[in-house]
Amino acid sequence: MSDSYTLPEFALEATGLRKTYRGSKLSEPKEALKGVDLKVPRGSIFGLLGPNGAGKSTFINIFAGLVKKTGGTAKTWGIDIDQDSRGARAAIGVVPQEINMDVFFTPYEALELMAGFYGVPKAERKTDELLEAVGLSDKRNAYVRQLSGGMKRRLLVAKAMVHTPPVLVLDEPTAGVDIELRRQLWEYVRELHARGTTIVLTTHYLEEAQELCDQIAIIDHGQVIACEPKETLLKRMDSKTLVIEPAEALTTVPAELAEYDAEIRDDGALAITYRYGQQSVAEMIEKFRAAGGRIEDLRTEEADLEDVFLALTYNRQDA
Ligand SMILES: Nc1ncnc2c1ncn2[C@@H]1O[C@H](COP(=O)(O)OP(=O)(O)OP(=O)(O)O)[C@@H](O)[C@H]1O
Repeated sequence: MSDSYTLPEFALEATGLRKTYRGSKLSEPKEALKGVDLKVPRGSIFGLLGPNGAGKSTFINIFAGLVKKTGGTAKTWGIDIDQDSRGARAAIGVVPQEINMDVFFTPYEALELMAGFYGVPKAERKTDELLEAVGLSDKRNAYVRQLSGGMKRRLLVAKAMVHTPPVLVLDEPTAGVDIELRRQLWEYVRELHARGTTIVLTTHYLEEAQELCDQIAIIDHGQVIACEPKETLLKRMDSKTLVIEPAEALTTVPAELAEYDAEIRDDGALAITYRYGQQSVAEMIEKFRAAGGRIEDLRTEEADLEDVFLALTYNRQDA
């Protein structure tokens, strides 16, 4: 790397990315990505969320060089995959969804083979360091077929890191992995991130995205329907709404309640959206009463990530 080398602003950058899988006698062509614009900031832990079949793996696999895009541009670490496919591939490591490994190798051999595949010179290989990092040093010379599912998955992470890529993509890393292993894997992902690796993970576990990611994009039917910092998304999630149905319908929010995020609904009810645990409902009611309001009925409405997710992906079957 020369001194003039400047780090790219985005680890991954897709512009108008399209993929249509060709149909066959038995199936129609499938438009899996419908012009996706998505930027993954360098240094983030980026969650790509979406229901089954949304297009997450297709997106990832285009960057991994496993799926040929139909249109648009894709850059990895600032390198256009069309202009320099080798360079772009060298900047990314992908941990696939499926565990399909050659079971007749040992973890050590599997990593050495992978490093060879990427053309990493022997002197620069970090095979033992990687085995240590994923907690497989004691299985260094065991056959892969003797490893548990969780160990195999950790070996996959190590395999994706043999060429020390600045971007690591994990496709559904913890599907079918028990809680304990999931924690271990998360810890390792955090460690890699702390050492400077940009992490992209696809998941349909909302909890996983919530726990790990600082940026979240939601993809559905081949389109990005939300892309924001987690905090912004969470704001939508832990907000609750207090709905006061007044004895007499309101037309404006009483001045006493001006400090709140309040609105009058069509039916004349007052809806106050607030952050759960940070603002007191009792106080809101008190202020409403102080403003001369009389309460007919009261209820709260709440949203969680599941709701936000459903609200965003609902009714998009034909999208
Ligand atoms: N090789 C292929 N040929 C034809 N259609 C495909 C192919 N691969 C994926 N698809 C279709 O493209 C759409 C997007 O699939 P993709 O695997 O990218 O979704 P996903 O979001 O990763 O889903 P999952 O979470 O289930 O893996 C789906 O409708 C899928 O059936």
